[in-house]
Amino acid sequence: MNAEGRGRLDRMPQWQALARHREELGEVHLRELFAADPRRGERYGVRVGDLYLDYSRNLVTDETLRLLRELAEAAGVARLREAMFRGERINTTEDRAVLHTALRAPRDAVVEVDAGDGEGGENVVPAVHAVLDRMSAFAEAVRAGKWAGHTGLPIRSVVNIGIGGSDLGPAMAYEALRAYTDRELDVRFVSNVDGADLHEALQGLDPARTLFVVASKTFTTIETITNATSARDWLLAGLGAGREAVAKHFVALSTNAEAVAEFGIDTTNMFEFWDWVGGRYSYDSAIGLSLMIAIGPDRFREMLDGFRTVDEHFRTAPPEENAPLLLGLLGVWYGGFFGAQSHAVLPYSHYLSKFTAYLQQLDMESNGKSVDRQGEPVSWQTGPVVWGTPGTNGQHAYFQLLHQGTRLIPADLIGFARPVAGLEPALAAQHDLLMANLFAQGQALAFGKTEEEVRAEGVAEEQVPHRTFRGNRPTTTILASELTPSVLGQLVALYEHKVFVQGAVWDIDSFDQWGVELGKVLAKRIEPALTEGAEVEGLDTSTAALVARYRSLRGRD
Ligand SMILES: O=P(O)(O)OC[C@H]1O[C@](O)(CO)[C@@H](O)[C@@H]1O
Repeated sequence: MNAEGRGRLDRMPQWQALARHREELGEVHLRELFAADPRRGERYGVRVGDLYLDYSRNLVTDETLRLLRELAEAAGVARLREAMFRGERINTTEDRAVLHTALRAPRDAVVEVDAGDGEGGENVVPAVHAVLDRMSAFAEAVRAGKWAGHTGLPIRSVVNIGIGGSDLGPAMAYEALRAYTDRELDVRFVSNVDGADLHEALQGLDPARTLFVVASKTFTTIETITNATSARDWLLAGLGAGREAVAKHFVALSTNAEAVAEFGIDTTNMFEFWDWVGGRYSYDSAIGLSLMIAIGPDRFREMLDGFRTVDEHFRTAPPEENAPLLLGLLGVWYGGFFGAQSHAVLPYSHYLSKFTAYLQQLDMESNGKSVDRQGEPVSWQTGPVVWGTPGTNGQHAYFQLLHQGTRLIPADLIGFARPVAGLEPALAAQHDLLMANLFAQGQALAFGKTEEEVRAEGVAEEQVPHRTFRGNRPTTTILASELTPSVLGQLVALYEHKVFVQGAVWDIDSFDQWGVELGKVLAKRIEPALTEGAEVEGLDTSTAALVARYRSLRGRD
């Protein structure tokens, strides 16, 4: 039994019941499931906020869904969910609360964080809104051209420097909400320690009119600090000014005031957040400042309202209608009982071009774990490989494998009834064709094309196997009216809570990320070997040979 009072997943009777049920289902085809229930398409739908989820094309029956809900109950998903919303320290390996939901709580809400001392916790909501208010005032000043740089010229370009959760969220949302951005302001994102990233981002920028937003929860991340230092050098050289110019051109988004001050950024220009906000759950905190500057505080708050709609749904909707619970359990089903290794997220929206990359961190950094909360190795599959790009581009690249390959790859198809506001009428008219493709793909993946259907088209016999589509490839369709700030918030919260549900069932800590540490430490050890030819103790022969070849190619040896 663990802290939640549950046993190991693979020994739970509910898990074993699902295994038996899977055997009974055998190779059942979606064609049969639809034929057996003429109302399946409507029945297997759930609504949350402005989102409608059609999950009818999944390899499930009423019995499967019932057994999955029983598993969730026995696994203590609801208990852990309450513990999260109540501010308990559910991130046990880092001994932290997990309270990103407090970032979108209304002003009058009370959310107390467990201080870990057994005493009643502090209400974090006033601090959340104080920072939001400061961000709003700052964003308004920049947008109105009232925030002047060192030479007195108004800021017109914003460069966000951050990586991982301090980049992917705001960069994704900036693309998603492009139609809502102030087109007069140039907002760019730099993340990679490859100097080419900053080099390209700085092209055409005037230092006198450029603001750098250094986003780093820890303010120790080597990529971010390296890029921020180079950006500071570029700024001061361009302005021909001393360190005093930094105050007007650099702001920091961080939990680490000391390191911010050490870097030379005035801490009055620091927007804070807290250790109970995980990096990949942080873009609705101060980490969203560049986004807020781009879309304005009102739109940012609409986005937060969207997040909150799904938070409330997740907390209160009954299991049968609980969208994040359902999405999470479908993933548990495919990973646990179909051996599915990956999960495709395919948004039929050009504006969501970075959405799947964002979800990669959210999902894979959260649930890419192989020991349970007790530190015991798991015998069940945990987080899948998440991948995908916007439709229809993917159709002309990897959909062949989705349709006729040997692997089962569950996919989410995301689409919108209306094109984003502001498109020229002729371009908005293309939207029906875009959505026809989404609907067609879901249909083709589920129902395929039988040999008989192929033959009936007069296809030569030897061609028939090549032109047959087995179908039975599961998809969930998420349909919303339009990609607004609120709808984006709803979508992100839906996936946040889906990931939560899966981590809870799999009994893993979804909120730590120890797996990224080793590479960071080794890179720090190897760098002096590359630059100075320093001896690095204990290098394996492969790395040592590569280092030697690198140095020789650089003409250093
Ligand atoms: O915001 P920071 O502290 O610079 O960290 C950036 C990213 O690095 C990680 O810690 C590990 O990649 C992520 O979880 C985080 O989002």
